[in-house]
Amino acid sequence: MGNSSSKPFVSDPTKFATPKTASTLHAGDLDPNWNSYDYIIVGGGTAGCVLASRLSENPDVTVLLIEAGARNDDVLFSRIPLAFSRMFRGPYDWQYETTWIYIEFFRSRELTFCSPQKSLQGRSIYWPRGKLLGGSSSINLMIYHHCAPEDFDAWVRQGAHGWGYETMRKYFNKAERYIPHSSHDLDPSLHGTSGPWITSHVPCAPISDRILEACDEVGISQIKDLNTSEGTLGASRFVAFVDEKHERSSTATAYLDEKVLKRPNLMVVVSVVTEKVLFSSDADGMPRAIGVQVSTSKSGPSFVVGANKEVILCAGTVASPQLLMVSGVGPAGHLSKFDIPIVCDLPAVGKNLLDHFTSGSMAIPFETGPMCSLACQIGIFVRSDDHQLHFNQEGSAALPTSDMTSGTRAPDVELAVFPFTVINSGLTQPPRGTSGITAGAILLKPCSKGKIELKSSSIWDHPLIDANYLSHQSDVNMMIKATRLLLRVARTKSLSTWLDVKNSAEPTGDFFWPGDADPDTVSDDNLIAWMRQHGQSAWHPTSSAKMGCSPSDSVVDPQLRVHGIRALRVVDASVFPDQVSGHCCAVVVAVAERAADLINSAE
Ligand SMILES: Cc1cc2nc3c(=O)[nH]c(=O)nc-3n(C[C@H](O)[C@H](O)[C@H](O)COP(=O)(O)OP(=O)(O)OC[C@H]3O[C@@H](n4cnc5c(N)ncnc54)[C@H](O)[C@@H]3O)c2cc1C
Repeated sequence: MGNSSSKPFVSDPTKFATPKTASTLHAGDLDPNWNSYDYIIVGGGTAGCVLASRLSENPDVTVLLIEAGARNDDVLFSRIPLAFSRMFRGPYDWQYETTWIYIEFFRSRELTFCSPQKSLQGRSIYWPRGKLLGGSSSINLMIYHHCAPEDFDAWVRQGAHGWGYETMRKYFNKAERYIPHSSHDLDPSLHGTSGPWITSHVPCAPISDRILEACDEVGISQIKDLNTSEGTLGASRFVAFVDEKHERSSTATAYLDEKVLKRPNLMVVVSVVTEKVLFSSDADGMPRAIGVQVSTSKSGPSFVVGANKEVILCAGTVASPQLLMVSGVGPAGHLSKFDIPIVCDLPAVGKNLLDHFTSGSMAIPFETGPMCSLACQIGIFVRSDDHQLHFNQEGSAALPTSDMTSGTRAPDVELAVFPFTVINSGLTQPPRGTSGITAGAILLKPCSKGKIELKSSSIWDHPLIDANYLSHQSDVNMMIKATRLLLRVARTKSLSTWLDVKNSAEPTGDFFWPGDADPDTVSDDNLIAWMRQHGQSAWHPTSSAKMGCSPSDSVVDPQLRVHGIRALRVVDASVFPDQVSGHCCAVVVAVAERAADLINSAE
């Protein structure tokens, strides 16, 4: 057993770890002098909070949760739903930027170069990620979405045995406490009602009803609930993770409440960065994770802390593969460029990076109209091969696209509509006195795959993130089709009386084009030029430490154990075997719930 006295939110490493000295520098077996815990969870984000809470339900094990960012409870803007963009570019955001990684050969030597994204007019794309307890669930848009049931059955086909929809549904329900709301008569028996994570509907702006009517007009049918075994195709009001007071219900507020934080067997550490995982070697030569090295600053002293049972990485899609690599687990050739001693040569670490790309905010001004108090309220999920929908220019042939969906009832396009003006992730102010809606088409099943590589051997330097957006022609075509459909929604009778839609196919301003372009006359070239200039991340990167059976193309097995290493798991959005077709916070929570069950049942 490790420390048994547990205080909420410790930030001083001397309270839970042991100073790193020359003798602990290359320690092999777990040093009896180290402070130690049964489970060390690295990253107190969406998944990490779930695991810390569930594993510490067993009073016979000790759990240490280490979060690099601050505590969440005194961050006002994290609680207010509409204030999400106030969390961007500040101390609670990792503020990643994408880069384009390419290799050239000079005199037979392989040289790696980086530059901004090639296919996006040389822009870097901003990736916000939560850096506080609750992680991205403390800064995100709070859209609660199971994605398509077929997505999980496709995971099983890719080798993630045991992760099919019927199983995942149990964990979605275990996590959720749905509170019915007068604005929407959803069937509560299809939802979890006794879990810790509170979900509900929110009051909707009147424009949201017009958006639903507009969907009807273009042939997208309304469905009551996006989160059932019936699937997610259609248009509906989103459920949000908000509590009774309409404040954010993050995994930190939900899973680490006062009662949980008082557990003597749980230590929650904030503002401490895990620098690397430490390994020893078992008698058969197989590496075993025995603890982690932590510090509060790049130049400050380092400390070590031991794991009697397991180290569990929950640092997210960017930081988990980075932590693996700086610790010596990853493609040997890449690690050797930074003189990192190889613990396990795992070529798939950092590969298979998938992100939802969005066309960028297309703001369409209201002529008159209210502002409202919550972010994205309506979910619209469609298939690009739906012949009832009008994706193409009048009289033109359909652009060819690849079907990457998990099944015939799974979407590949989302149309996102915000009932207010949000430009450039909310970081750019719209012109004074303007109000409007903001719309964007989202590519849910990209063909383009990216990767994460190291920039240095230090965890304190951001890694290189190459999202490789729009590198595949199918993705370009899909975005053109999706944007045309979105423009048709804006021009329906239901919306055109509210919106100031121009009769132009050409740009009419920096902020409002192409939301006011005519879908039948605007050219493909104009649409794609807009996206290359304004497109951005929809903030759901997944699959860079992917789950599967084969170590050649996945990093963890279906129990989420890192291939070829004992006592090390990864549990977060990075282990998805494939991109899900929607918003993935609820999926991360369900994955973490199931991982906790797997670990607890082995106890
Ligand atoms: C702006 C934004 C809006 C989004 N909107 C939605 C939405 O509305 N609905 C939805 O379903 N999904 C949404 N998402 C996506 C969703 O929030 C994420 O996919 C999900 O929260 C990821 O969970 P995770 O556990 O993998 O990572 P995170 O929640 O990001 O957790 C990782 C944690 O690890 C910590 N960490 C990293 N490195 C270290 C280290 N070295 N040492 C210690 N700690 C470390 C981080 O600080 C963080 O707390 C959004 C994401 C963003 C960023």
